[in-house]
Amino acid sequence: MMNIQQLVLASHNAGKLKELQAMLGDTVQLRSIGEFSSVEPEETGLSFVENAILKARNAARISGLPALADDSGLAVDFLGGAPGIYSARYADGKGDAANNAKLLDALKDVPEAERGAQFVCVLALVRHADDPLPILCEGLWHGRILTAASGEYGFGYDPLFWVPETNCSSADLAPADKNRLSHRARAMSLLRQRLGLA
Ligand SMILES: O=P(O)(O)OP(=O)(O)OP(=O)(O)OC[C@H]1O[C@@H](n2cnc3c(O)ncnc32)[C@H](O)[C@@H]1O
Ligand SMILES: [Mg+2]
Repeated sequence: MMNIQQLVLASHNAGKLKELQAMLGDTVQLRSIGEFSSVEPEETGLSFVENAILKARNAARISGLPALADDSGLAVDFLGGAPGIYSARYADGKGDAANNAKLLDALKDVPEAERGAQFVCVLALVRHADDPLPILCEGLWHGRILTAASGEYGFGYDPLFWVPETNCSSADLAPADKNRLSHRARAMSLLRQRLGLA
């Protein structure tokens, strides 16, 4: 099995870095790609998998280290799976608050039963920039879109994502609880197994 002590995380999202490092514990040190470059690659793929691989290869190329990428997003049933891979850019790059406001507006007057959604996370790990066999792990988290924001923790769409198993929003969950239940936690649990860390 692959022996990895240091991995570069191909993400400029501080929320992801915090969550992924907490899930990995002390065995693997995650270094942010921000240490090496502030340029974000264009996410030109049409799927979470393609974008995750693209980001991982780019980070491995820049850092010379094995690289882990997380491509994730929110797929809303009523919107045919949107914003999906475009979740970070849903309100044209205006940030989390604008994304959340746009989503609330898009679901205005939509009844509770039709507000189903899932968070999706694909993790891609490459040993080097041209790795022909990236490790890919996927996690889904089913929930519903609230009609108003709730909670202070997390990032992104967390204040609007109602979690059935805990009966609160994912932003109401303490970080340790989100990190046990989330799409990212599920994908990371598979990755840990693949790396022999589980
Ligand atoms: O590409 P990197 O640099 O990793 O950072 P990013 O924020 O652009 O990440 P993505 O391209 O994968 O877009 C994911 C978006 O989906 C949303 N998202 C993903 N995981 C989330 C989570 O756990 N909680 C809330 N929102 C999440 C959030 O809006 C993210 O910006
Ligand atoms: Mg991105």
